[in-house]
Amino acid sequence: MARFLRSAGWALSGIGHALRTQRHMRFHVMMAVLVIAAGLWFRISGLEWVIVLLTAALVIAAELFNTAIESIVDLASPGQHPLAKAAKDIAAGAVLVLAFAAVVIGLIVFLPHMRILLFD
Ligand SMILES: Nc1ncnc2c1ncn2[C@@H]1O[C@H](COP(=O)(O)OP(=O)(O)OP(=O)(O)O)[C@@H](O)[C@H]1O
Repeated sequence: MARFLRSAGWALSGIGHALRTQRHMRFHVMMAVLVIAAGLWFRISGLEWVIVLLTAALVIAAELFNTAIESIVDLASPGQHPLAKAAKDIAAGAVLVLAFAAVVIGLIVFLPHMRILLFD
């Protein structure tokens, strides 16, 4: 148990480091908080909660992986290198794919609730 708590503490400190150093990470967390607030406001269904929470978690996890890859690249290649650029840009591309999917999923989940609120 103590070992698990110690590992969880290191993982939390990794998340804290990403939050302190990456503005994109802060943006994704802020969006997740807004989406959770919207879910509570619109009283979305259980299945919608699963979709929304999973999507938000995937975007944040992708940003954490991206931050980790950036750190490894900066350590391995402090100077400019085309492979360093490729690694960073590909990792950023993965976040972009998930962030774009999250926007589309958010519209699919929340637009019907907004329509009911506005027009019914
Ligand atoms: N060591 C390197 N060699 C070559 N290109 C690099 C290297 N480090 C970064 N780059 C490239 O320079 C551009 C900007 O990189 P940078 O890490 O500043 O990205 P950023 O999006 O501004 O990051 P952040 O979100 O942390 O502000 C990217 O295309 C990246 O791939």
